[in-house]
Amino acid sequence: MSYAVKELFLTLQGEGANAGRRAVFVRFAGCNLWSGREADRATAVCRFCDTDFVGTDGAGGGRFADASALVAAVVAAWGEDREHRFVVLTGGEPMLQVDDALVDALHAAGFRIAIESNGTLPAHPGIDWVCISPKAGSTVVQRAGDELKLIWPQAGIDPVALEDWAFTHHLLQPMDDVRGQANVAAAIDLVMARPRWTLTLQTHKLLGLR
Ligand SMILES: C[S@@+](CC[C@H](N)C(=O)[O-])C[C@H]1O[C@@H](n2cnc3c(N)ncnc32)[C@H](O)[C@@H]1O
Ligand SMILES: Nc1nc2[nH]cc(C(=O)O)c2c(=O)[nH]1
Ligand code: SF4
Ligand SMILES: [Mg+2]
Repeated sequence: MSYAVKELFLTLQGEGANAGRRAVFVRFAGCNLWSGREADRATAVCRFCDTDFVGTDGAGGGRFADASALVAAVVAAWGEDREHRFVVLTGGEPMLQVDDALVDALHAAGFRIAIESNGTLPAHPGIDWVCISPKAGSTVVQRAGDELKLIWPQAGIDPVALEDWAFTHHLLQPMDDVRGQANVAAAIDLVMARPRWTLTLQTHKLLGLR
């Protein structure tokens, strides 16, 4: 299969329990919860997305003919050192494109594989770190993994109902929108009331990283 990738870059994982790790990000094009067009945002299932995932025109992006071509680009971004290789598959919705061939080829190149997914499709079983971020109005089928990352505040989701989903970490990430610090305060209030949850911040934005 070929893969449509919006952008591919080396940075620090900014979010969640792996925040601060050196990682290659592969941002797949396309999502099943929003077209990515601003004209459709108000009627989309997911309306608060902070990301441009339309097309293949970003830095390092393109259409990769097969898994070995995509893994070659990931290796080129990481560098020759084979130690601690770490790749984050995101998007858009990566589970629309991630398949056996890609997972096997990344593992063969020595990468630990993380995914950032909305959970509406089952995560590939070979992925080493599963982060699921549920969206109000969608049906989450992937209810187990390493981290559940709830963007807060989010009307239409009851965090208490998510507390017994089988994740190692239950994380609350303030929504980045015009409400700014009010969303951070709301997340802190929820953590103080429901200590199953841990606050996580988008540290790459605070640091000016990609
Ligand atoms: C752009 S999404 C791509 C992966 C996948 N589609 C998903 O939603 O999990 C990457 C992460 O950014 C989070 N995110 C998107 N927009 C955000 C915003 N405005 N504020 C905070 N987090 C946001 C998502 O919830 C997800 O955890
Ligand atoms: N540095 C950095 N960390 C991230 N963690 C999750 C991201 C994403 O967009 O999926 C992201 C991102 O876009 N940049
Ligand atoms: S599901 Fe993820 S990629 Fe899709 S619109 Fe929402 S935050 Fe963006
Ligand atoms: Mg991002």
